[in-house]
Amino acid sequence: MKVVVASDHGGVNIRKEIIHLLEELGMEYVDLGCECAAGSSVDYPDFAFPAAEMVAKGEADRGILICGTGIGMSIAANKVKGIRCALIHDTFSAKATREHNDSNMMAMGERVIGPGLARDVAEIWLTTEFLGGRHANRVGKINTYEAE
Ligand SMILES: O=C(CO)[C@H](O)[C@H](O)[C@H](O)COP(=O)(O)O
Repeated sequence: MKVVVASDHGGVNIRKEIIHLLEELGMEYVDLGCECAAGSSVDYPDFAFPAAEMVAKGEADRGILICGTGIGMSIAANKVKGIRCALIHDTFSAKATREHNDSNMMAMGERVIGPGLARDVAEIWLTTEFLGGRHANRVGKINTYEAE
């Protein structure tokens, strides 16, 4: 699986933690930054859109976005057609959004959770399969609405 990872200045530390996790899991990844100097800031849409475009175009299978809250990143990513980006900070939701929503991106906030929980959340999200069945019907309705 190929995973694209991106953060703004508010998510640099957890992004590095996620990259370590991907290396341990032996997963291919693309790191879109940011490479922010200490004390500088960038705009999260400038990182969310390119990452989401990669997933939407099939250039990456999944994407992980980190900002201060995860909210801005998830709002931006979900504007891109074909993206189902889940804002998650707990392990239950990480499992459920893969099983039920087939989310292809996830977002977290470094100002919300610590690195240990972020790592567990990401690992569960990366390794949990979509259940299909009734959930595929529901995701299909989202896709149909999006295509109209
Ligand atoms: O988009 C966000 C909130 O929805 C992110 O948390 C950003 O990281 C945050 O807005 C950045 O804020 P800052 O005051 O410019 O560091």
